[in-house]
Amino acid sequence: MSESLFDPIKIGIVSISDRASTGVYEDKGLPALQEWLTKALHNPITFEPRLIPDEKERISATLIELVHVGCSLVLTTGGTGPALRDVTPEATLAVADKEMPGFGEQMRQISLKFVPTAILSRQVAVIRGQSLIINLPGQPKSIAETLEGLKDAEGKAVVHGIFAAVPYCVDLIGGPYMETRDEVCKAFRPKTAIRPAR
Ligand SMILES: Nc1ncnc2c1ncn2[C@@H]1O[C@H](COP(=O)(O)OP(=O)(O)OP(=O)(O)O)[C@@H](O)[C@H]1O
Ligand SMILES: Nc1nc2c(c(=O)[nH]1)N[C@H]1C(S)=C(S)[C@@H](COP(=O)(O)O)O[C@H]1N2
Repeated sequence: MSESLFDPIKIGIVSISDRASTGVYEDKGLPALQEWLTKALHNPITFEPRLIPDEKERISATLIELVHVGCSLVLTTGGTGPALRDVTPEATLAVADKEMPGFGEQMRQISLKFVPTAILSRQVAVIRGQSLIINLPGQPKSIAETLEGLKDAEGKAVVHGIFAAVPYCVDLIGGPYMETRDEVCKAFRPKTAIRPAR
């Protein structure tokens, strides 16, 4: 039996949308998350997908459950805006051990390169236990935009995507060693934290 050279990782993906969760439209959030992560990571991934409405208690309970089942990373999409039903940041902060404000700041910087309404996303990131939880906006195309950032015609980063900082963050909370495909997203680690090739 061939064994992967890469650490396995469990990743929670959560699509938060009243309309997608009730079938008014087809959910495109979970497929977009799954597709991008599969493309970006060498690690074998077990996905824990959840499609839920914009309800604060339900969102918090889902995040708690995903951390409990061993997800080292949880990505949510949707519910970060100013609409009355948008409560994803509040539900995420409610389960936080630590807030990681840099992720939200960087995502708004990236998204401003795509849409002027980027400032309407109140997205946050937090640590709970040994898991990093990050909110992404709900527009399915914003998933790749925020994770990957923006590149010029030669493929050079104009603005770094937030995923570049995710593997080292997961190292620091005791999670698996995540290895990215450089052509999708080049992860950054300090030299002392880079594991020699096996
Ligand atoms: N999970 C999703 N799947 C497909 N498209 C989505 C999804 N979430 C958002 N969108 C698209 O992005 C647009 C703007 O996002 P918005 O936050 O209004 O959607 P939403 O959160 O699904 O709405 P609601 O929860 O009120 O039903 C939507 O009109 C839709 O076209
Ligand atoms: N990269 C990116 N970020 C984006 C957008 C987008 O299309 N692309 N849409 C913005 C808009 S219009 C809103 S209202 C907020 C919040 O979206 P949400 O409530 O669906 O999470 O995200 C913003 N951030």
